Amino acid sequence: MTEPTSSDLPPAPEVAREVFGERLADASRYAELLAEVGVKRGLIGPREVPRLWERHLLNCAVLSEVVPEGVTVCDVGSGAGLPGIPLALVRPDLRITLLEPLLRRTTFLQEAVELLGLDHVSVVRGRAEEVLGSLPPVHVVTARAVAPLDRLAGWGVPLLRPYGEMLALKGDTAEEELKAARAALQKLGVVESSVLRVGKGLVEQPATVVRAEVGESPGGVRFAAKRAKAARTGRSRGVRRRR
Ligand SMILES: C[S@@+](CC[C@H](N)C(=O)[O-])C[C@H]1O[C@@H](n2cnc3c(N)ncnc32)[C@H](O)[C@@H]1O
Repeated sequence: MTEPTSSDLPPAPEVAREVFGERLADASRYAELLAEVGVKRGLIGPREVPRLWERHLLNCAVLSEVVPEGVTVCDVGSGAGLPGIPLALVRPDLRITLLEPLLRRTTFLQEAVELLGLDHVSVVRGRAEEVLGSLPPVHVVTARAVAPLDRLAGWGVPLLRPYGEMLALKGDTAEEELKAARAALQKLGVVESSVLRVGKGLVEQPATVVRAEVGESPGGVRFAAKRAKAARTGRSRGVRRRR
């Protein structure tokens, strides 16, 4: 059996017009970039090409339904830009940071951001647990396929502002992961958590999202102290802004 190639990228489905509106041409450009450059550089598997629209672009863009108006967002472990770039295409009101430790991925992200003219998006190279104190705290952390929920929360929740929220795209394991992570979430200052289905009745593959909302001390007391210290001394490791 031969591997799919970029020519196996299907045309945008009808629903993409509804989801991406006037940014549909840019969404198609991003899909082509993933199918060609993304596959060539090993950022996305060739088998994903035929399902790029349904499983990746649309499934990520519908996250928009649960992101509040005009907030700051950090997409932790953005990889080739998922969910951050589809979200940015449909939500020019947000300010989005794509956080990713690997250079070849941040290089791709920067190219995509420039190609698509996403002026409200910046790319930062670093690991979530190492940028604390050097990135301004955000209202919303997003993540997909980065780590099990309890570990992801340990990285993502401390990046939040008080009363912010983490939105983790999780698929079928969402309920189970949330149950297993409840105690860890509580320690990190999460005051409310739930599993949401977004994009239902709109896209073929709705997204299953764990939403974890923090109180006034995101990351818990230990992180509040660490962040305050990092802000005072201006010291933190592993951060490189790319724009
Ligand atoms: C499986 S990929 C998923 C990429 C993208 N979110 C997606 O859904 O296609 C996981 C990504 O998380 C990044 N990552 C792993 N550990 C991380 C950390 N501690 N902080 C930030 N990113 C991390 C990896 O470099 C990788 O790009």
